[in-house]
Amino acid sequence: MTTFNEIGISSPIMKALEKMGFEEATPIQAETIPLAMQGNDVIGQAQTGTGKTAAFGIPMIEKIDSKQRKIQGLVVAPTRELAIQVAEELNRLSKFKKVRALAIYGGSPMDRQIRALKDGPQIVVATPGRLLDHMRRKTIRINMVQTAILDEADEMLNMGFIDDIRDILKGIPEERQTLLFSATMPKEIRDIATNLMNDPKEVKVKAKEMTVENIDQFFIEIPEKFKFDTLNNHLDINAPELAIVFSRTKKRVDEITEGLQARGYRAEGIHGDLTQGKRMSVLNKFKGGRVDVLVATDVAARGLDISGVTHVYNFDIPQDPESYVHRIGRTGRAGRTGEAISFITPREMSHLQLIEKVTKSKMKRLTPPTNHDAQKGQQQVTVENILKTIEEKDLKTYHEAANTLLQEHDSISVVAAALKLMTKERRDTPVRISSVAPISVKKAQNSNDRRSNNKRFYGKRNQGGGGRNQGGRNNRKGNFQKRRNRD
Ligand SMILES: Nc1ncnc2c1ncn2[C@@H]1O[C@H](COP(=O)(O)OP(=O)(O)OP(=O)(O)O)[C@@H](O)[C@H]1O
Ligand SMILES: [Mg+2]
Repeated sequence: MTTFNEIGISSPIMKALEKMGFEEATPIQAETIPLAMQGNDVIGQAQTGTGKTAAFGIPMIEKIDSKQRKIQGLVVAPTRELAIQVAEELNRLSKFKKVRALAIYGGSPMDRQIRALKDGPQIVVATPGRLLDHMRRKTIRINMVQTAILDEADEMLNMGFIDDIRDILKGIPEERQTLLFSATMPKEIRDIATNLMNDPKEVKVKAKEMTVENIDQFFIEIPEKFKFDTLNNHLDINAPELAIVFSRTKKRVDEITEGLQARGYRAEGIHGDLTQGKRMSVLNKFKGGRVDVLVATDVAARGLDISGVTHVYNFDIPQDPESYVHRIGRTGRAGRTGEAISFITPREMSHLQLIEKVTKSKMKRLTPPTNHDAQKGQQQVTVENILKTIEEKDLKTYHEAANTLLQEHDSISVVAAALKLMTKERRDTPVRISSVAPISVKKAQNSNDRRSNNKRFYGKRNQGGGGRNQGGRNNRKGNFQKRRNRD
């Protein structure tokens, strides 16, 4: 175990780490930070949720001269939400050094960003498209950048941003230090390392499996038409604190969201066709626990760090194993535990084996829960609420009424009636999810396919469009809140 002290981190950052509750450096931090602080270019690879943001953030902040109100650090990240999250984490790390990080991304007004840039942040975290826009309009000056960071480089490649990345790096002084984080090292990323980085050192935190071991992985073999009810049942039984449900297309995300809302869950959807404002508000509601189930395309698969996500469902199994690793990595972060449950149609069973082979991990088979199991699960939630109330609350004012009831009825009937009143009863609102073709293994093995597929996941870049504005029902609050213990 390595402490941050041993790495020789300055006191303002030590103070911030203490405030953030970071006691020991994670392995990727212990290896990357010293190398980067010595001035090396670094290529980093490590499992999901193991603290890569601070691994690149700390050495970058250390180098910044807080008196200079010029951009000295630049981070490029694939999605808007990730850019915002990384900027927030950097601002926490630099709190006592008076260094400010600003996120700039598409879908948000240009003029507001230009004003914020004029305020003199020392770090900018940007999505590639919007950053290039600012560079072309000369509304951003990156000629003083000393550290450039590419987070989720392979995903930026998948999204078709590779030329943008090259153009961005070419706009930064050559004496810069470059840190690159990528889950995989395809040829195009290797080319960047060879041509646009300076003798990079590779840090690869070795793990037996690509997935984090504190995520329990399950699969349910289930025909397409039973997926929705199975999800419904599973949610009822497990009462997740926060759950993310991944689906393959934007249309299905909308349909699953509406279906869950109709059945009384507090669910919201997120995908690339929603306006940026809607995307942010959905994510904030989910982070704040005002939404319990986030239904998403892969736009939410990479990098997002939301504490309290206990369950990840693959309503549709992803085409490629990499996506699987990142999706399930939204739970089990920073040493916590989590569960991942993947729905596999019978025709997709061979795809499951491919995923298991690539990730070197096994998923345990679950039998699909029945409606009866779900009902029992819901009753169990009520029972736990009752037990907690007995332990924690002063119930004297109810004693007289309880006594009267028990004089007139047998105790089983009285308790059963109370349970019935307190238990969420199933709504049988019919829900239809339009079907998709099962994933074929042959297709998945063709790596070129991933790119075209992602276009579907993310939609057109910077595209606006109609979001939905329905609020979820509130009646599951009690069930979910019981297990909520947010930090
Ligand atoms: N040394 C540490 N001690 C405790 N918590 C930490 C430490 N470093 C990072 N964390 C926390 O762990 C969580 C995950 O960190 P982060 O998002 O940087 O992971 P990541 O490796 O980038 O994951 P992903 O591959 O999903 O992008 C965050 O909430 C972060 O604040
Ligand atoms: Mg990350």
